[in-house]
Amino acid sequence: MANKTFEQLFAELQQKAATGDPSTSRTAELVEAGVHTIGKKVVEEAAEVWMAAEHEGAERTAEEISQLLYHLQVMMLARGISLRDVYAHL
Ligand SMILES: N=c1c2ncn([C@@H]3O[C@H](COP(=O)(O)OP(=O)(O)OP(=O)(O)O)[C@@H](O)[C@H]3O)c2ncn1[C@@H]1O[C@H](COP(=O)(O)O)[C@@H](O)[C@H]1O
Repeated sequence: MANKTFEQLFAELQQKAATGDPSTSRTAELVEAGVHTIGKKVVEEAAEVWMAAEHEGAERTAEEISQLLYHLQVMMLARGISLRDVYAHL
């Protein structure tokens, strides 16, 4: 299990988006594919969070939430949005 914080993951993904190889990095592949592709993954993962929360256990739900957070960070990178930009609205 990876065990990293939201901020640590974002720092890692920034590197992957900037210098990663799309053939080996999912992040680089998604950023190269663009906002439309990433948006579809965000919606898919959000639906999986909903379904897991209604019909599955807390562990499965947490896993789906982690995948949604990952794809939201990838969307931020594709649009040039920083953590500070998002935190400004919290
Ligand atoms: N945390 C994640 C993470 N969460 C989810 N995913 C991706 O999201 C997918 C989960 O969505 P699905 O279950 O829908 O998978 P899928 O059906 O195979 O996806 P599709 O290709 O069909 O769209 C996983 O298979 C991963 O590809 C992630 N990919 C990477 N990370 C972390 O991001 C970092 C950088 O990863 P790379 O960019 O791949 O080096 C590493 O620390 C990774 O652990």
